[in-house]
Amino acid sequence: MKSETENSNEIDELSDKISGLKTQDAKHNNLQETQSDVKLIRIHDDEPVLSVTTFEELNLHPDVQKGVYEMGFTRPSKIQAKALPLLLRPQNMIGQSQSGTGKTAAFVLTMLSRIDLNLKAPQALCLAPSRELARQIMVEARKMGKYTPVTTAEAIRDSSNNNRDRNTIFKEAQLIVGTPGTVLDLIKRHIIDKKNIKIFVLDEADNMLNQQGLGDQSIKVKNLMPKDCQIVLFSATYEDSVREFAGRFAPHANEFRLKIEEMSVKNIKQFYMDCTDEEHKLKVLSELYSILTIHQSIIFVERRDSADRIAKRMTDLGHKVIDLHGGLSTTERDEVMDGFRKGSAKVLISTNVIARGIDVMQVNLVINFDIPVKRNEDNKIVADPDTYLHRIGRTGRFGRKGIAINLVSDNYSWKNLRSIQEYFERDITQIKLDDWDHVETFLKNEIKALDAA
Ligand SMILES: Nc1ncnc2c1ncn2[C@@H]1O[C@H](COP(=O)(O)OP(=O)(O)OP(=O)(O)O)[C@@H](O)[C@H]1O
Repeated sequence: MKSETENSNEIDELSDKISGLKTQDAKHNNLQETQSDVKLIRIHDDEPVLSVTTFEELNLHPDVQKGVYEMGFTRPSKIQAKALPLLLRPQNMIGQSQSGTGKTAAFVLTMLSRIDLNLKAPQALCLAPSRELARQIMVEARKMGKYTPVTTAEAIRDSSNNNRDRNTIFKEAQLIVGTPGTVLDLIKRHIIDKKNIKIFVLDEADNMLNQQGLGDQSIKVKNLMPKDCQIVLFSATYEDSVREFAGRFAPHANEFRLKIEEMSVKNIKQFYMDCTDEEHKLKVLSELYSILTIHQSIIFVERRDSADRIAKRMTDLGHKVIDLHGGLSTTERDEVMDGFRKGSAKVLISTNVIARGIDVMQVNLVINFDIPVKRNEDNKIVADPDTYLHRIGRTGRFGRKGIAINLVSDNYSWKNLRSIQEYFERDITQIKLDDWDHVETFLKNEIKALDAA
């Protein structure tokens, strides 16, 4: 069993290693999130619906509250203010709010609050769609639980947990964050004992319930949970079909909904550039990075091989970039992500693997090298507005400003971007490429405006 000191050393080490990187924490005090109002559309009882304005009103354990304040959070965000009183009752929830509005803290605080510290057994379980996101949530949980002697474990493939006795770690871990396949495997092999689990969270819930592989595994994990387990689902997007299923997955849940036109974050300015082909897109990228001083940026592509190819071409053109996709080893993935968080590379080229949830405050530019697409029910490839929203949501976090630039190069990509624009009813403005001096002045002014804001 880990002593409190060991636990705390481990937290410090991990925070330094993975997230010490979030030097921006201290700046939280000055931030005003700009999210739309989330609307509570259903509660399952007649109790009055409370919303709080301070963390004190939530009656959190003083140690948990201390952790929250140390993270620089002075007051709850809108979704936290509305969701936490219901989550702490405890009640099931299907929560929706825009990207970067603090959903993680809402469910992490609930998980920490529900744990009986005297019981050294799994009690709070959270699933996330990628190892990068699971690791990030764990960092947030360990920071928030810094003064709470809660034992934690990451259930992801080849986790550093493996260096120690896996069985003991999972036997005693009160709070577990992992990816669905690994968690399912650990439960089936009785390495994670599920019987005391009181709260089960799906982050990026629509993705976790929808995607063939993940949906199947998440449902299997959920079916293994104790009957009275609190079910909490959070995401920025819910397609209608998923929402309907979510209602069955988390019965009698309080539900927060956003209207489609409220889903995209207003402080992310969206543009597009009309290119002729992939080669032209690469030249445009190269030009953009030569003229712009960006903090950090992410370039999203559709396929793993494109990520490698574009990274190589950008490197050949003299730019320092790194790339991340599911084809890398777990060690490589962790190194790339940690390096990006530390700021050792400014440009990350990635597939959708980090489209969701990833929170790197310094990212002020997202480029869609490929417009996101998906297969619809008829197996036809169509535009994917939800993935678009998640991708551009890697910037503009918690009230910060950001720029999203879409590169289109043919009728197909243009049509897909048009349908995304129509779906969200938001302007995506063209930046003409015929005069690069103009592009430079225009974008520099946009970035200056972001920095000043
Ligand atoms: N109450 C708060 N005060 C200040 N900062 C906060 C607060 N809550 C969350 N944050 C910060 O806001 C950022 C965004 O939060 P988070 O990652 O939870 O967003 P999210 O809603 O889960 O976004 P996404 O939909 O992209 O997953 C994080 O850096 C987090 O630390």
